[in-house]
Order: sequence, then structure tokens, then C-alpha cells
Amino acid sequence: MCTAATYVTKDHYFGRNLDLEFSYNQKVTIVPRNYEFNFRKVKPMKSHYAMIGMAFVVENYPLYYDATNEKGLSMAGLNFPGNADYKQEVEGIDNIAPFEFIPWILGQCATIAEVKSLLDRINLINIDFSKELPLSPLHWIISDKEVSITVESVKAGLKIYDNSIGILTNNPTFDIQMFNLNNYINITKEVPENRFSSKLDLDIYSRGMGAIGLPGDLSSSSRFVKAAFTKLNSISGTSESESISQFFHILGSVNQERGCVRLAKDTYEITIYSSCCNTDKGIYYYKTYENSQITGIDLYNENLDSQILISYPLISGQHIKMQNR
Ligand SMILES: C[C@H](CCC(=O)NCCS(=O)(=O)O)[C@H]1CC[C@H]2[C@@H]3[C@H](O)C[C@@H]4C[C@H](O)CC[C@]4(C)[C@H]3C[C@H](O)[C@]12C
Repeated sequence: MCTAATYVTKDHYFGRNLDLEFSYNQKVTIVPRNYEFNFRKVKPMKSHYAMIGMAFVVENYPLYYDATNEKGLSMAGLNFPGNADYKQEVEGIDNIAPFEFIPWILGQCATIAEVKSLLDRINLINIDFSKELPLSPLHWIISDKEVSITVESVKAGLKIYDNSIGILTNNPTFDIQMFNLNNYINITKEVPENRFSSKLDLDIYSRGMGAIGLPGDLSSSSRFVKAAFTKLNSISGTSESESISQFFHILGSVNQERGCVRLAKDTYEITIYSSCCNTDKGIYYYKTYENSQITGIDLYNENLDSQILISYPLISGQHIKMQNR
């Protein structure tokens, strides 16, 4: 499972939890403006917007999980098993493989309006990156500094939803996830009133009782509700430190701890990394399951006019600051 979120204070933030039972060798990867992007069915992109994000680099190709470009446009792919349906090639439109989708959009677009016009002539095709890295069943959240959309290629075609809450998890389809929020209309951050019965003298014996009924399990529909509630009620100061702290707390509300979701004997899904990109400043922050310290990588600290991919391996292991020695 995975969860993606957006958040605005003074700046705009975009990030995700990557939940899985194993790791590819993903790294924070910067694609400079003149790296040549090759595509299977459309013309190469020789120059484009620079971008930063998490990618598994294979044969010098960045297989992005999530990324942000220099215009602040961001995009993340999340698992969508059983629903994702990629199509056969169609002549006369842009046939893009799912692993090319993030570079295709972030390379050319600055805003969601521009993304929507590219999506008008796109066909997500069923082409594997390789035999070893076959098609991933994904759907995507794409956000500029103002708004977000969700893109789902399903049996019925390409669905584009306005994502007014800036949250995405996994199944079911986005329209159903949004409808499901109706079931939680009563949940509140406030001290609840007794609406059960005026004949009973019910007691507020604890703080937080307004949110009793907010799901706490790790299913994708429950994480959608929990992350939406946490994000929509989030308050923080506007400094970078306060903003990214709050962002990681939003993602932390739907973290997967090792041992709670078993997939097979001795195999458990965990939150492998959490990311938070300041999309205005181009700084990509991350934490990993074994490294709670926040690490940042600055897009603008690199030569963005080069042609060569830049990758930073994830720093692993805890970095504990001892205070009395
Ligand atoms: C599995 C990842 C999404 C996390 C998630 O939703 N996990 C939940 C699993 S489940 O619902 O509970 O089964 C996705 C996100 C991005 C994906 C990767 C990117 O799309 C880039 C390449 C694409 C290649 O086709 C396959 C390998 C791959 C490297 C992908 C592997 C995997 O599918 C990733 C890592």
C-alpha cells in the first residue's frame, strides 16, 4: 500500500509513503534539462524541465516512483492492482508506457491545465520496461501548486478526476474512495456532543472522542480516510521546519510498521520510505524505515543544464544524536 499527499503552508509540499515488502535499489535522482529521454513509441525529448524524485535507475533510465519538476509540478505512481488496464497502441496519439508517464508529463508541463491538455491525446500502453521489470498496475496523483488530479487507466478508458483533497492511496477507484468519505461525515476534531440520546447522561472521558470511528487499520480505503482527516485538519507554522514536520506527521498517520501486514511467512509490508518535496524550492526530503532523520537534496544545488543523471543513494541506519556524551 502507499499513500500520497499534498500540503500547503507558505510553500507547497508533495510526498508519499512507499509501502512494500522489498526494495529495489531506489535513489533520489535528478534528471537535468539536457538528459535525453527516449520513449518507446514517441520521439525523444532532448531538452525538458529538470526534475527530482525517487527512482530506480536501470540502464541509465530513471524509473520514477514520484518526482517534482522545476516548475513545481509533481507526480506519484501508486499501486492499483486489478483496476489498472493499459491499452494496445493506437495510431495518431501519444502512446506512452506507464514507466514513461512521469518523465513525459514532468518533462513538458508546468501546470495541471497543461497536463490536462496532454492527457487529451495520451494512451497508456501495455509495454513492459523489460522482462525482469514488467508492467506495474498503477494510478497517479499529479499536482501543481494549486490543484491535484488523479489519473486512472481502467477497462473503460482513461479517467481523470479532480482530486480536491490532495490524497491518494490504492484501491478502489478514486470516485469510490471519495464517496466513502460520506460515511465519516460525523467525525470531528471537536469535543463531541451527546447525540446518542438525551435520555442518557453520556460522558466525555477522553480527548479525541470526536474521531471515534476514524479507521485505524492499514487497508487502502481506511488509509484514504485517515490521511484525508489528518491532512484536512492539519495546522502548522509556516517555517520550513514546521511545515515538513507536519507533512511527515500526516504521512506518519498511515505508516506501516513491520509485523502488522503479513504477506507470506516472514514477509511483511513496511513503509520503506516517506518523502516530502518542497515544490517551490525544489528540495526533496526523505526518511526511511531504518533512518528517522530527515535528509534533504536540493535540485538547485546541481548543474541542471547537464545531460547526466545525478543519483543519491538513500542514507540508511539511524543517526542518533547523543545529548550527554
Ligand atoms: C509497488 C510500488 C507502489 C507502492 C504500493 O502501492 N505498494 C502497495 C502494494 S499492494 O497494493 O499492497 O499490493 C510501485 C510504485 C512505483 C513502481 C515502480 C515504478 O513504476 C518504476 C518501475 C516500473 C517497471 O515497470 C516495474 C518496476 C518499477 C521499479 C516499479 C515497481 C513498483 O511497481 C513501484 C515501486
